[in-house]
Amino acid sequence: MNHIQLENISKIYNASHAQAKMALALLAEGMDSIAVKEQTGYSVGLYDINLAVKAGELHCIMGLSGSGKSTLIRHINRLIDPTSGKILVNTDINAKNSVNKIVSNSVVTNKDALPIEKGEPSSAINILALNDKELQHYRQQTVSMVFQHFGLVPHMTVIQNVAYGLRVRKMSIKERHEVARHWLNEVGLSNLERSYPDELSGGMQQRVGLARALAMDNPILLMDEAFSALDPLIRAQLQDQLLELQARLNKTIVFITHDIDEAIKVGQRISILNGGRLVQTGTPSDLRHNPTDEYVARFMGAKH
Ligand SMILES: Nc1ncnc2c1ncn2[C@@H]1O[C@H](COP(=O)(O)OP(=O)(O)OP(=O)(O)O)[C@@H](O)[C@H]1O
Repeated sequence: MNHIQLENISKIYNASHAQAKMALALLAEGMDSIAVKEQTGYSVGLYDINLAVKAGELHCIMGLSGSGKSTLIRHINRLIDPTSGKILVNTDINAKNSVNKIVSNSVVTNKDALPIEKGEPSSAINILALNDKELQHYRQQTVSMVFQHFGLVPHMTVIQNVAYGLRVRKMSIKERHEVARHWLNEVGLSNLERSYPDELSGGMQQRVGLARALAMDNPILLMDEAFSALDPLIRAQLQDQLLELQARLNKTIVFITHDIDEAIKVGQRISILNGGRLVQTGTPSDLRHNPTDEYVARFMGAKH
């Protein structure tokens, strides 16, 4: 079952509708994003992306710097709105291991507040049609994000950082801390709840970032180069931990990386971007054995 569907998503930065139309027409003729930028002055973030992320899948988005990875992932929580296209998210899918619901009965489900897209399967919503209140609800109940540079609040302790997002759930402090403690334990940081972020190593800080995202108990986890700032040994440990957690929690994870080894290790499927275009989606084996073009073949080349 598809969880997230991007349909014909294009993003031209800093252009009016008419200006974007001009850039899109050149892209439709096959011009690449560098040439479009030279000719029109507008940056192409994405062009005509069609991508379905399955429920419970760990899906890697991979590509060189500037290929559009961050632009793509930020569309899923609407930190960025597209120039054109549609984004459907199935809000009927819930996380498997809802520990929060065990300690709190105040959690509302997605269905309570989000409009269902007519004509789409089950509970797919068009997230581009959400108003401010619905978008806030969507972000609180459906998608969480883990950032490359952790994004922890420096003057809050580890447990306060992890519990912070739960305040909107109307949980008591005791409940919030109970949930936060559970997730800190899951990421192996149970003895550090009273520490402050700057007392922790980068790897530990990112475990806090992961615990904070997991504590929201949302079915979709967006990870934007989440392990890229870590040294190789710690990075490998966090990759292992993510795979272990994923096997139990069955979340839908969109994981951005520019490192093909990381993509092959953690991704069930990998989507490869080049110059804002999606060139291929497949399992690591698909990409290795049937690369669609030279760009994919070069990424996979060293992996035969
Ligand atoms: N706010 C912005 N304004 C104008 N152009 C932008 C903006 N953000 C991104 N771009 C352009 O869109 C294209 C895709 O950028 P994006 O950051 O999504 O790529 P990326 O693959 O995530 O790169 P990196 O790995 O370096 O983070 C690039 O050409 C970039 O310069």
